[in-house]
Amino acid sequence: MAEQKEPSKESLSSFVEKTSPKCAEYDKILGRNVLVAPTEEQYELLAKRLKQQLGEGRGEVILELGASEDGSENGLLDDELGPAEATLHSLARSLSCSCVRLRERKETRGVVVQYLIRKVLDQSDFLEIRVAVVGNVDAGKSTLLGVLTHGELDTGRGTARQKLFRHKHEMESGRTSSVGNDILGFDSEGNVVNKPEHGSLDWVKICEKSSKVITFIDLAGHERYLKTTVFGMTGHAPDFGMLMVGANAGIIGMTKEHLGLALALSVPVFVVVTKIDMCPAKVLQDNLKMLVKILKSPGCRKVPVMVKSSDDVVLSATNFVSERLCPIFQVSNVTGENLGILKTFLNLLTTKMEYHENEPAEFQIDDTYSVPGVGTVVSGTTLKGVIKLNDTLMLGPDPLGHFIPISVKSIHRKRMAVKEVRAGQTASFALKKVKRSQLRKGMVMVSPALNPQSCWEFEGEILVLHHPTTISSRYQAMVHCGSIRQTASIIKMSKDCLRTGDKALIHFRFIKHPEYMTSGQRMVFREGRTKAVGNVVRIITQTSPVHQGTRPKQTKQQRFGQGQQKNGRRENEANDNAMDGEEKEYYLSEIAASKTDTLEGGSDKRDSQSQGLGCKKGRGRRGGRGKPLNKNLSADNSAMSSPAQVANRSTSNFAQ
Ligand SMILES: Nc1nc2c(ncn2[C@@H]2O[C@H](COP(=O)(O)OP(=O)(O)OP(=O)(O)O)[C@@H](O)[C@H]2O)c(=O)[nH]1
Repeated sequence: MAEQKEPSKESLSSFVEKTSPKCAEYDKILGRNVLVAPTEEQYELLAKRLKQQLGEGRGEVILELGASEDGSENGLLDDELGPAEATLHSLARSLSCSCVRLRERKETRGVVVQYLIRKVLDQSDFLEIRVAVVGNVDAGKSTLLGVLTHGELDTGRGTARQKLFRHKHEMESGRTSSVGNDILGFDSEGNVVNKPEHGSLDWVKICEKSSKVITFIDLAGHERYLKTTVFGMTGHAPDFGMLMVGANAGIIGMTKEHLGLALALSVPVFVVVTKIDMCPAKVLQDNLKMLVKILKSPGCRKVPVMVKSSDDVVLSATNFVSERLCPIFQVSNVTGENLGILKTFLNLLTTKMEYHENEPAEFQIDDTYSVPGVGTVVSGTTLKGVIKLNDTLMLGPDPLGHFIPISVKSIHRKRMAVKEVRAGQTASFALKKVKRSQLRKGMVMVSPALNPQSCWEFEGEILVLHHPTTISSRYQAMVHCGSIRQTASIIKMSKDCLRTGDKALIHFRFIKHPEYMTSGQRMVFREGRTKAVGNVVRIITQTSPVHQGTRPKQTKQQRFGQGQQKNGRRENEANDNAMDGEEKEYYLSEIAASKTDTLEGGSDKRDSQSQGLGCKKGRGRRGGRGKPLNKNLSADNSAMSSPAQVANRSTSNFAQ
C-alpha cells in the first residue's frame, strides 16, 4: 500500500495532551503508589471512586495505571506493576466487573498501562451505542455491516449485504432505501459475540451474551432517499456517525452532504475507507489526501487521525468523545484487512450524551407495526426516565393535539423481552387498546407528570446552510426534529429575507398536524438542496388548530396513487417515505392558494417548486433546473456548499 504522510501519532498525542480532562481527585487516588500498596481506607476510597466512574461511563471506564499527578515520576517499575495490577483486578472483581489490559507505554520512570473495566451485566441487560452509517451509494455501507455482524467476508459482488436488506427491491437493486438496523455484540472482555451461525433473527442470543451492543443504523446513500437518511440521523438519535468512503471513488456524491449533516447535528464522526483491496495506491493516496484536507478545513475543524495499530485505536477511542478527533480506518471487506482494529475501536466507543434516568419518562416513536397475535407495536428511543412494564404513559399528539393514556403491555430491547427500559436505550412496546392507524412516526409517549402539550407553532434559531436564492415568510420546507418530520411554513422571521450563511429567529407553523416538541431540540429545515439547521428555542402551545386549515381527507389508495403518478419512482421508496407525494401535493395546493406573494416569497416558492416538486410533471426529476436525477448526483460536489463552509457556519454558530 502507498506510503502516506499521516498526521497520526504526533497530532494524536499532542491533541490528547491538550484535550484530556484532568481529574485531580482521580489522579490522587489512583496514583502510582496508592495502587501498589493501598491501606484499607485507601482501598475503600478507590472502590468508591471506581463505582462512581462506572456510573458516569454507563457501566465501563478506561483507567491508567502508573500515571502520576504532575507527570514528573511517570510509570511503574517492574516490581510495582504486579501489585498495582492485582489491586485493580481485586477492585474490579468486587464491583462485578471484568478488567482487560488495553495497551502500555513507556514513560520516564517505568510503564503506564491502560485497562478497560466493564461491568458484567446479567443476561437481560447491556450497554447500547448507536452508530449511524452514512456515505455515498456503493461506498460499501451495507457490506461492511454484513461482514461485521455476520462474521463472513464479502466476495466483492455484494454477497455480504444481502443479509441486511429489508425489501425485495433492495435485494434486486443492491441499493438501501430504508433505515436498517443490525447489531454487533461484545462480551465483558471485549470479544465479538456475533457468529456466522447467528442469523439476523438471533438478536436475542447476541444480546444475552453481550455486555455492550453496537446498533448500526444503516442509511441509504442515494440522494433519492435523503429524506429517509436525514430521518435516520435525527429520529434514531445516533451517538456516532460512521462515514463510509469507497477508496477508489473518494469524496463523491452524498459524502459531503452526509458529513455536513452529522456536523450540523453535532454527531461525532469517524471515517471508514473501504475497498482498499481493489484500489491503486496512487488513487488511494490522492483520495485520502482530499479527505484529510476536507476534515482539517476551517469548517470541519477536525483532527484526522489514520488508525493503523491497536495503540492508535485505544488512543483515538478514548479521546473520540471530544468530537474534534476524527479517526480514519482503511479496511477491506473482501480480505478483512484492518477489520480487527475497527472492531476494537467499536468495542471501546463510549457515548458522551447525557441521559437523565431520574426525570419523567419521554419516548420518541420512530416506527409503528401491527404484529399478528400481539397487536400494535411502537419502536423508538427512550430519551429520559425509566419506562416499566404496565406503566401508563400519555401517547400523542393526535391530529387534534390531544394525548391519550395508554398502558405498556410488553417491552422488547433488540427483540429481547425486558421488564424496563432506561434513558438512552431503544425499545419496542406492545400497546394496549391502540390501533396502528392512530399512530405515526414523530409521536411521543411521555409520563403523565409532564402534562404534555402539543404545538402547531414554534420558534427556532436557524442558520441557512444553503439556499439558491432567498428565503422569506411563507416559505415551506420539511422540519426534521427528533423523529418529527413534517412540512412547516415560515410565519415570521427576525430578518426580511435569508440567504446562505444567514442566521435568524424564525416562527414556524406545521401544516398538517400539531407535534410534541421541547425547546433546545436540534432541528434541520430542508427542501431539495435548501438546508438550514438550528435549535428549537420556544414552543408556542395553543388550543385551537382551526385556523391551520386541516387538509382534506384522502384514502390511502388516493394518496399512494398520486405519489406514483407524480414521481414515477414511488415503488422504490420504503413505507416511511410514502408521505412524500401527499406532502408535496398539499404543499402545491398551498402555493397555488397563496396569491399574495411578496417578490422574494414568490421567487422562493417558484424555486421550491422547481426544486422539490419538479417530479409533479412526471419527469422523475429532482433538484431543479431541469437536471435529471443522475446528473444531479454527479453535480453534487459543486452544487452544495462545501462541508467546510457548512460545518464552519454550523459549528461556529450553533454547535459550539
Ligand atoms: N472489492 C471490494 N468490494 C467491496 C468492498 N466493500 C463493498 N464492496 C462491494 O461494493 C458494492 C457496493 O456495496 P454496498 O454495501 O451495497 O454499498 P452501500 O454503500 O451500502 O450502497 P447503498 O446501499 O446503495 O447506499 C458491492 O458489490 C460490494 O460487494 C471491499 O472492501 N472490497
